[in-house]
Amino acid sequence: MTQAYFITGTDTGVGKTFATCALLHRLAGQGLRVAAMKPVAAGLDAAGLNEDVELLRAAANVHCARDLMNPYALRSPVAPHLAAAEEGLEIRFAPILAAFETLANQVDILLVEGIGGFRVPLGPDGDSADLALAMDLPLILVVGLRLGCINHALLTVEAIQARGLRLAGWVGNCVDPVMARREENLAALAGYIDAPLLGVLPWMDRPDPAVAADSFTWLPR
Ligand SMILES: Nc1ncnc2c1ncn2[C@@H]1O[C@H](COP(=O)(O)OP(=O)(O)OP(=O)(O)O)[C@@H](O)[C@H]1O
Ligand SMILES: C[C@H](N)[C@H](N)CCCCCC(=O)O
Ligand SMILES: [Mg+2]
Repeated sequence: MTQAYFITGTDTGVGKTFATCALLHRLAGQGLRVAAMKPVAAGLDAAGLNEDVELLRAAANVHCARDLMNPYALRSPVAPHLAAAEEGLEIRFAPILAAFETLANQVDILLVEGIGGFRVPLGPDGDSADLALAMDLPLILVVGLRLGCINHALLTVEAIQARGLRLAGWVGNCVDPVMARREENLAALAGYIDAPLLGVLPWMDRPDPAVAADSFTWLPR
């Protein structure tokens, strides 16, 4: 039976991809068949590739077709509903759910990386929170550890609970190498968030998710 998690974050650029790749490596190290989805990606390079998708593919140990991993590959690195409109597209949940079902049959663990923060508009079927609900997945919240993250984390946790979704755990990711009072901030977050802290990923001058994998002290259930 495949276990799947929806990876959300306190914002864009907080380390959802980095943490997802690190978790893939950690779970693969447990002998599991693992892969990830990026249902909606915004921003393609000259070759038409999205950086997140390529990093997630590299961290997986099961090879999955790009169109299943990433049903919506949008050109512009902007809010996805705007990027889709530029291309005359509407982001719909049905293709994403179908791709998810196909991929889930190929792996033991499937991690689904959201886009930006928890409540990002997508299209007529709803926003990224509605997508997590439609996929009926527990969430893992990546908290980018920088001044202001407590508010963003607690607002996100509140929104997750308001949807009746389960927060399976959270990850503290050191995105600010000079953050003041980091340990006290982590303690405050741990006191407020009623879910396991899966690990604190260090700031890495050269981010290597295979190395960061060792920072997980608790694995999601
Ligand atoms: N712990 C870390 N140490 C050093 N650099 C990091 C760390 N975590 C993330 N980064 C870098 O910060 C940038 C943003 O990280 P990442 O792409 O994982 O964020 P994201 O939340 O997935 O963003 P998006 O919303 O665009 O998907 C990347 O360049 C990444 O390599
Ligand atoms: C393009 C960027 N890297 C992200 N993938 C998309 C972030 C969307 C954020 C939308 C918003 O909350 O304003
Ligand atoms: Mg990402």
